[in-house]
Amino acid sequence: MSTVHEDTSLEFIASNLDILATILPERLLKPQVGIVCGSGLSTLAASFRERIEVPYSSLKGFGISTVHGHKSALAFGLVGPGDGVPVVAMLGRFHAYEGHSLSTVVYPVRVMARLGVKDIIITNAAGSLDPALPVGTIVSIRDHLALPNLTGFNPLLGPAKPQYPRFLPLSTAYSHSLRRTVFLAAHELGLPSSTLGEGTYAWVSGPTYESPAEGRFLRAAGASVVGMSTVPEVLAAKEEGIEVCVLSLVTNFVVVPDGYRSVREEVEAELAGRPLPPVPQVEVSHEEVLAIGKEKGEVMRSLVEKMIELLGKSG
Ligand SMILES: O=P(O)(O)O[C@@H]1C[C@H](O)[C@@H](CO)O1
Ligand code: HPA
Repeated sequence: MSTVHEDTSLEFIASNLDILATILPERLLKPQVGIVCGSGLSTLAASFRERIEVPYSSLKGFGISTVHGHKSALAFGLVGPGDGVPVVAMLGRFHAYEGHSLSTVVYPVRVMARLGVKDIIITNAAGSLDPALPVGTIVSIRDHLALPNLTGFNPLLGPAKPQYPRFLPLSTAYSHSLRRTVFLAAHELGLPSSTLGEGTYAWVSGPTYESPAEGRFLRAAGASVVGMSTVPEVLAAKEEGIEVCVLSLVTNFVVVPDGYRSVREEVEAELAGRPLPPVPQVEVSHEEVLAIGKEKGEVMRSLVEKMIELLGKSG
């Protein structure tokens, strides 16, 4: 587990504001929108104006991201025309499978809340369980299936805190208004409708990718895509009163064959001189995930930027 300071008191979290006040100009200090960059997606912050990067190591209570494709820094800047909308992005996130506690995983979201973030756009790379959501599709998430939450692994476990609701409803976790903004932004950009889908995100702990039986199980349970992050951040953001939008980039298909070919039949057919055609052995890799992130990062960036522009206009 993480060796990071586990003090999540509001005072400790808020002490980062004093540090940031010594680094950032006034206009960057109160971001309206937060962004979490998924695997290979740190370029989402590439075109921030007046961009200032603050390493997690110079702040209090942050972990270090150990996953390839995640940087350990916050990026502050402005997005959109005119004065621009002040924003903050996590260029890398923490995953429980890295050994981080769930408090560490959600800690940056709590810092964003103290900074005054109103809307958060959480991105991730995910595997598709639905043939209608091919590789490269951006999926606007409308719901989640979190087996770890259902089995006692939830970042909100712990003594009640007076500033938070004890029992958080999740029926409205994925802001309807922000989900509309996703599609309005895509329309303004003229993106083909096939670029964008809608679906349910299944959170698994990782770091293993799904076995075929697990993939079939998640698909049968109603999940559209699966990934190893995001849900803890969604819960913390919702608890903090931040409006949540999640965008998953489909980087691979989860290997979900309809059945298994009998190896007995395969061997018997071979021995009888009638060999069966070979079954392709497909495996997903993190390199493949990062490559799709690189290829599609630009579309994701333009979508996120346009959303922020629209959010700026609506105040
Ligand atoms: O941080 P995200 O959820 O984008 O990263 C995904 C899940 C694993 O961390 C990794 C697997 O390739 O990519
Ligand atoms: N499964 C879980 N997490 C992922 C996947 C996947 O197939 N692809 C990217 N992140």
